[in-house]
Order: sequence, then C-alpha cells, then structure tokens
Amino acid sequence: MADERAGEAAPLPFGTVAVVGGGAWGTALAMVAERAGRSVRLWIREPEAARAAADSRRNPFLPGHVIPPAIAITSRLDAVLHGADLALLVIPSQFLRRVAAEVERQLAPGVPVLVCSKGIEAGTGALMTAVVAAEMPGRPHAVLSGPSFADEAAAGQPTAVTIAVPPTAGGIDPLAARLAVTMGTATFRPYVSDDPAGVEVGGAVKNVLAIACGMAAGRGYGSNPRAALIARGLAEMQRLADALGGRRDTVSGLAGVGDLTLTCSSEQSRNFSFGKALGGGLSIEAALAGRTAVVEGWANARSVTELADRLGVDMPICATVKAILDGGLSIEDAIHGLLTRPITAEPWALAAGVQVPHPAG
Ligand SMILES: NC(=O)c1ccc[n+]([C@@H]2O[C@H](COP(=O)([O-])OP(=O)(O)OC[C@H]3O[C@@H](n4cnc5c(N)ncnc54)[C@H](O)[C@@H]3O)[C@@H](O)[C@H]2O)c1
Ligand SMILES: O=P(O)(O)OC[C@H](O)CO
Repeated sequence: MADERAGEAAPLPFGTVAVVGGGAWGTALAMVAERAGRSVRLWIREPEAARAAADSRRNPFLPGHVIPPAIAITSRLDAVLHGADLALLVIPSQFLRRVAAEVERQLAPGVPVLVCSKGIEAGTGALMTAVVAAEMPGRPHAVLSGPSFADEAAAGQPTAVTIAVPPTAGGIDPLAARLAVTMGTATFRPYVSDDPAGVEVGGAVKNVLAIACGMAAGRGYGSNPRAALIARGLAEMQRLADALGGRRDTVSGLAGVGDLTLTCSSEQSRNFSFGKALGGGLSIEAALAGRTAVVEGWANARSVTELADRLGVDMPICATVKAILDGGLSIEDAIHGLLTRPITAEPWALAAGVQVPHPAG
C-alpha cells in the first residue's frame, strides 16, 4: 500500500530560536534546540546573572551543565528577539503576562511563540496560552509540556513531550509539526496535539498533586497513599480539562499521566520536595528558605482551586493542598477529611451514568 504521506514536503524547522527565560527549563530547552541544529539565543532576566553565564557557560539554576558556546546569552531582550523566527516563553506562570507583553512589543509580527511554562494565573484563572493570546493578540502560539526534568533533558537523556496548537478545521495545525521538528532530536521527542487546554491542565495540576504526594512522603507514608493521590488526582485533572473545553483523554498522555507520575514519584521535583519538607514538619517559610527555583504548585494550589470553584469542578485534593498552604488545615486533618468523604464511584462509572448509593447514616 502506498504511503499516504509520500510526496508531502517535510515540515521546515524554524532556524533562529529566542529562548525567553533563563531558569533551569529555559536553559535546558536552549541546549535541546542547539543540539537540534538551531541558532539559539537565551535571555536571562538578571543582567549580572546573564553576564556570569555568558562568561562561565554555567547557570546556577541548572548546575552541572556546560552551556555550549554557540548559544548567545544576554539580558537584552531586544537582542534576543531581533531576527528570531520563533520565541520560546519559559517564565514562571505568575510572571508570564508581564514578560509576554514586553516580548510582544519587540518581536516581529507573525513570529510564533511556544509557551513552555506550566501553571494557571492567579486572580484570572487563565491558562498560559490564554495569557499569551491576551497579551499577544493574533500571534500564532502553541504550548510545550510533559514529563521533563530540566537536568535530564539538558543531559540528553531520552525525553518525550507534547506540543499542542489550538485546533484548526483541517486537523492539527501544521505549526505543531514545524515546532516538533525544530525542537526534536534523537533524545528529545515531541508528540503533537490539538488540545492545548487538556495539555495545560495536566502541567498545572500535577504541580499541586506533587506537593500532596510530597507531604504524604514527608509524613512517613508509603506507596499506597501515593498511588491513591495519583489516580484520584488524575480524575481531578480530567474534570478540569473537560470543564475548560479540553479532552479527558489528553490527560492520559504525556502531559497528564506522564508528568503526574514523574513529579509525584521523584525527589528531583521541586514541588514534591517542597511538599516533603512540609510533611516532615517544616513551616512554609522554612521549606522555601534558600530556594531560588520556582515551586509552581505553591501559587497554583490557589489558582487551580479558585478556578475549579468558579467552574463548579470538584477537586478535593487540590483544595486540600490549598487549605494546608493557607495555614488552615493540618496534614492529619487533611488526610482524614479526604478519606472520609461520601462514597463515590470511579470516573468512568460516573461518566457512564452509574448511580452512587449513599451510605446509611
Ligand atoms: N525546571 C524544570 O525541570 C521544568 C520542566 C518543565 C517545565 N518547567 C516550567 O518552566 C517554567 C520556568 O521554570 P524554571 O524551572 O525554568 O525556573 P527556575 O526555578 O529554574 O528559575 C526561576 C526563573 O524565574 C525567573 N524570574 C524570577 N522572577 C521573575 C520575574 N519577576 N519576572 C520574570 N521572571 C522571573 C528567573 O529569572 C528564573 O529564570 C515554570 O513554569 C516551570 O513549571 C520547568
Ligand atoms: O521540579 P518540578 O516539580 O517543578 O517539575 C519539573 C517539571 O515540570 C517536570 O516535568
């Protein structure tokens, strides 16, 4: 049988990539793009840190890695964006709006942006692509998410992610394939999707659930509670994705189950280790002390829960993490509260319309 794709031109990669955000993930993605053969510039916000990284080829946010000399590093946003034909936005979720607005003023019209932040904005409840759509009206955009510790991606360990572009009438927008070939290498494999909402919900909610798993580990709990939090957390992701117009099935993929299992089961996760410190008895201040790296789940426990409340979506684990972080609930009371909720059925049974018998008394 003839290959239906025979004769189709392969998507062309973008040649010059501006990476806006010089934390661990921005630096790792700059290294991935350089490895893929792109001309790469990296924007580090703090001038002194940018100068030091340009000289030493090291970034304290991503210790243990040497940044290839071919990657230009500067704190001048105009220099990074000038002549770029793709910009990656790799900014902590609560700062993305301001940076996106600044990039919009300096980036040539029509140049696409790939959002690599994970989170939901506090106050507005906006997904990261909604923030970009608002601050960069009409600009083509996509989101990259999935199970990807910066350290391992920078080291060239096999990593798979999802790149999602808003749907078009004709299937997956060709921009997704162009972005995939721009970033893809034999060790970094993007899959494409037309469901940014589903992908983004996975990336935002897993941060909160990783804090919950960390808290359980810090309390000395073993594998049963962690598996329960992962599986029931997935149900919360599915409900939120659904309510935001995404697909439940998307959260079964890399950006949902993939990232959830990664961050909920590894001490490498900043969210998990923050939760573990709290579970071990540290105060929030003590658990955050000395950290320069972002703990997205801390702000996102609130933004996810507020969004869920507004949409009428039941997300008891995320709400519990928020209540603990707000200081109103002890971890013991939280666990008791989650385990003694009214009996319910698993999500597929509920989706099939199964009636749940209420316990007597
Ligand atoms: N680190 C990872 O392994 C990883 C992997 C995938 C996705 N992400 C996501 O990437 C995003 C960036 O995280 P990271 O790990 O690169 O950050 P990081 O914790 O390594 O570094 C913090 C970053 O925040 C920047 N920053 C601090 N204050 C700022 C402000 N007011 N305005 C703009 N920027 C400010 C700093 O310059 C620095 O680049 C997050 O949404 C994170 O969830 C991280
Ligand atoms: O270290 P964390 O918890 O911020 O997780 C990093 C990445 O999001 C993992 O995919």
